[in-house]
Amino acid sequence: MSSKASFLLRRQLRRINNHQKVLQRRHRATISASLEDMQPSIATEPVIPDLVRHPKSYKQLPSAKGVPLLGTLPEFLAQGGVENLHKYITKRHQELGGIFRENLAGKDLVYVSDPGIIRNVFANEGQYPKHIIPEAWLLYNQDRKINRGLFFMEDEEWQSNRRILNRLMLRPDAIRPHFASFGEVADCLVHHWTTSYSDNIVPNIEKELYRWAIESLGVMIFGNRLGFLSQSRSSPPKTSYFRTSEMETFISAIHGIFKETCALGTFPPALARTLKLPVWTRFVETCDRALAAGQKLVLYGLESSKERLQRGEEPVSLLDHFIMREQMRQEDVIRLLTDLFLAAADTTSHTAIWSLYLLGRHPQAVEKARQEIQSATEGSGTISGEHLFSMPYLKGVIKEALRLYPVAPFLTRALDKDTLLGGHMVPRGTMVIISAYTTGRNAAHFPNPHQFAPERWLREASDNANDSISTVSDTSSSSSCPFSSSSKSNEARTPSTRLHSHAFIPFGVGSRSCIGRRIAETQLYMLLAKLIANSDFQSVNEVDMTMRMVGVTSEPLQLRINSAKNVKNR
Ligand code: HEM
Repeated sequence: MSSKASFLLRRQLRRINNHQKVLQRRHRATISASLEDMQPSIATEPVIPDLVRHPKSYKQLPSAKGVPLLGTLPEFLAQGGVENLHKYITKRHQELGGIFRENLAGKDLVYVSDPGIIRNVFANEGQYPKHIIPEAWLLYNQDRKINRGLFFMEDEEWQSNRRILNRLMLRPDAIRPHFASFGEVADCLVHHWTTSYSDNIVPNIEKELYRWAIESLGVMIFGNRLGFLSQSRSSPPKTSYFRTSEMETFISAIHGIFKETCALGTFPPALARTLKLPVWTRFVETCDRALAAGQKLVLYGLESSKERLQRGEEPVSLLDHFIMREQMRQEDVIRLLTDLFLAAADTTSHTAIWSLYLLGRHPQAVEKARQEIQSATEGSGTISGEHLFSMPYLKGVIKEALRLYPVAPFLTRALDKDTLLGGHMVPRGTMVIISAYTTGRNAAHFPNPHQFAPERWLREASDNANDSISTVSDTSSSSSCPFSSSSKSNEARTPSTRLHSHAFIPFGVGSRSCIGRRIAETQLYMLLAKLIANSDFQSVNEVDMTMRMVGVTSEPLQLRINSAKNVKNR
């Protein structure tokens, strides 16, 4: 080779070499960017860069030992089965870390409770996030050949309906017009409790709060009182769509759906269906009853809305807006709204129960909340929607209820693509279960995690020498809260007290998060504020959390209501 040719070859090799170095540098930058995403939360294992460059395989994920075919089913059943799922999973996380794999009765699932890894699950979700729908519900829909509401939808259908509902239910200005109606329904319940049960225990509190949740959602959807709280003597509803017997059917059927789904929890639903077991028949009958009653309710509402709009009245209700702005097909309106009632009743009512339980065991917290209410309403105690913006302590109460007893203790996702989670490449399609219950009770994120401390959500708590609870910030939920304008900024908090954005996610995250969260939060604030302002109450019994599709009290809460007079005379 001539010296010139050899020079050119060396120059070319140098260029290739330099180019490779540039590529390597870029690659390293990409790796560190994804490392940022990989950062585990406080007090979890540091991520080793090698794990990102050379991810471990799915099979290498820490896993729970099981037996052939049944996997971990025997141990799962021995530890209380479905009802105790939240505790079972938390124990597993304590043994195996923030991410693990488990084969439960032939189903391979990945469990996550580390906020850094939770963030990665959501950061990698695609355009149409998919969650797990209980098999029994899928089979039921298939057998009955029915299309259901938002929770059951997928792909483009889900996205287009979700966009409509986002506009009508999640925009900050969507809830404000309903403050007064939510207040009216809350007044009705408070009056009923303080006059009927004064110095007594509220009988069947679960049913009473179901009625409140359905009535509250009803006034927003239909612009009319439904009459689910009609037993109250304070303000009988002007319009009642339902006869009492129809209401009872609807309430007990919604309640039944969750109970029967849970009963099917440990028995394969497909087998129960094939064998026509009583548990399957009961499940189908309750679903039939609930959907029929819900559809009837929406149909009444549709007629009334159309009449009002034809008379030239302004649109006030969610249904009016559906008809006026969205031009939706009647059958789609019916299935969307019917399923909203099903999604709302259990979740909102049981969060109210947990909040009352915690308050009823912490009289000092009730007193603090009462003082806050008095100062927000300038001593009048008459609460309107706008007052709720200046009640951060009360907001902390509800957050504590959702942290300690999240009604939806698990979020689920089917991975849209191969995803790096905790240094392991988890294949596309894998079902991931996120345990919000476990994360909410982890001392690494919430000091004294089992303690009810609404103060932990207030910046001021860090300045209070008597407060043993460190503060944590409000990052994930402040954006979701209709009253976030009153929350203090995170900048004032020290890094050590900063809460990981994915450590508190009671309503889920991202485009598939809870569509009803603003409604639920507003209704809950309203009810608690009015109850605290007008009564005193104690939780008589101690309860634990058990799973009945949602996290419910292990036995009915016995809430003793003291007369309103006692509060005012103090
Ligand atoms: C305290 C009360 C509530 C809690 C804690 C709660 C929690 C949740 C959670 C965790 C999810 C799943 C989010 C995800 O996968 O990322 C969800 C979904 C959903 N929630 Fe709620 N929820 C509550 C109240 C409501 C209410 C009042 C409604 C209706 C007005 C509602 C309607 C729905 C619907 C339709 C979905 C499915 C959304 C979709 O698939 O796009 N929820 N909720």
